[in-house]
Amino acid sequence: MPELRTETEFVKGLQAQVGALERSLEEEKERCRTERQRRRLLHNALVELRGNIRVHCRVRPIMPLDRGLEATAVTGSALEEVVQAVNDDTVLVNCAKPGSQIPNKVFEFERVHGPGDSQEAVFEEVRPLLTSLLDGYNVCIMAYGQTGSGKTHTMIGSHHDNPASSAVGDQEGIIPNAASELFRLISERPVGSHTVEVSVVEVYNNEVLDLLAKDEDGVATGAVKRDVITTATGTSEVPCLAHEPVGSCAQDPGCLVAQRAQSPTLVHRDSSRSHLIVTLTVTSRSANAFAMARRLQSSRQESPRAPQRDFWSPRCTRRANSNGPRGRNAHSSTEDHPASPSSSSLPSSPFSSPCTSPCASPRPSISQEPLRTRLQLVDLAGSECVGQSGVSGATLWESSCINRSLSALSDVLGALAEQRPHVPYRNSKLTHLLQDYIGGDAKLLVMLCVSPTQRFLAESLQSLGFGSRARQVQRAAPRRKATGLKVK
Ligand SMILES: Nc1ncnc2c1ncn2[C@@H]1O[C@H](COP(=O)(O)OP(=O)(O)OP(=O)(O)O)[C@@H](O)[C@H]1O
Repeated sequence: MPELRTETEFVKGLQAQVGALERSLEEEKERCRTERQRRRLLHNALVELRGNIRVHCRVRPIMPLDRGLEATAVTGSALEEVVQAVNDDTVLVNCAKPGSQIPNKVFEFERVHGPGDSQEAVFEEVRPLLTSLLDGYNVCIMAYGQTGSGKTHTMIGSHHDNPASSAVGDQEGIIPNAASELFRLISERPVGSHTVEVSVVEVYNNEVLDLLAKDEDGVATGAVKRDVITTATGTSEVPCLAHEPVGSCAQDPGCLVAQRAQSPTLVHRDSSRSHLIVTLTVTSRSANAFAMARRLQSSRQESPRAPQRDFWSPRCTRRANSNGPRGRNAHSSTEDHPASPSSSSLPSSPFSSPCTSPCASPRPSISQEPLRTRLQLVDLAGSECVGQSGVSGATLWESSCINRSLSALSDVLGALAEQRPHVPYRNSKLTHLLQDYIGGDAKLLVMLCVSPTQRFLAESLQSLGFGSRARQVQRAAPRRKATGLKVK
């Protein structure tokens, strides 16, 4: 009996030890999580400072397309899961083959999503870029990956998983989510006015096609070919591109998919045959701009080097007031003492009337030009191995155009990474069109999409390599657009 008691006590003691170890393991895991988060924040700040391209990677789940069509169905080791998201910033690729000594490969990115991550979780990591857009930065999010790796699912969304529903529902991708989020952010800004327009372009067989083109009567004409030009300031532009109020298309994934060139291949039944570029242009007239104008004026008023800018001084105001009845162009006393810079209401137009005061030196004329920022959302066509996709004729030509434009994109990133004096943007319409976002001062996020199975190992390694090279590109730090105030 006493032996039994001793044993029970011993087991209890062990249980207590196990409990304590489990608690300390949990604490350790939590510490690790916090540390990783802190490291990520620091890393992101560094990325921002250096103007690096951010790269997020999404490994999709194993899908029926990994098996292939019946005639060419693959089985066995080809279906093995060899690409894994091991944690939130690391991808592990198991390259081992029987009889070969190739080591596993590890790739690190700013964020890695595994097969279980929802559309919402993916969008959550992209959301801060939309705030940046309203804060005056141009932003570009570009999905890159081999055919069938999940780019369209990530950028636009899909409803294949629920064929009964025509709505994309919770499978909505970054483009419709970004359009909705933009409106939400705008509605939270109490002052100023913002308009959002959308343009939709596809690069198909190295031609730029405007998918929202209309004739003179405003009737949709279907895709119309456009040029890409380099402006006098060195930026790229598509003249005559159609723009529409945003709700129309960017928020309707079905509309985007329907307009785009698609063909079935042996790898992917709904393969996109073009690069799709949706651009949201936000034009802001913000009250902050006026507040800045006031600050600018008062600083000039205080500056001894700018005596002519003293129009807002009390002396000047008194004289102006002593001039008897005011004419149409005279200033009211509230105009002479504008509200404090923190005032949130937008004055009707304190800066629009010319000064008629005899004491005043020429009144600084301040006009507010709208601030224009752009969000470019790019769903690239997938790179493909022609042997695997079994294409021929026109579809083969499409494939070769896709592969050529993607290799032009790779060359551009290579030239930027090596800081070569010449960057070959004009080698393809795609890179020419995206020039300002890839090499300019926009915040650029590459969303790498990869397939998990052995069958697509070579293509996945190619995509992961592309992502690693993109991370090495160091551009000028993203630049905030000026408020658009003109002070003369
Ligand atoms: N994360 C995911 N979760 C669920 N289904 C996914 C996911 N990623 C992709 N899919 C599904 O896999 C299939 C292929 O994806 P998708 O069409 O997005 O590929 P893609 O990279 O755009 O191909 P392509 O370049 O040929 O157009 C689709 O049926 C899509 O719904």
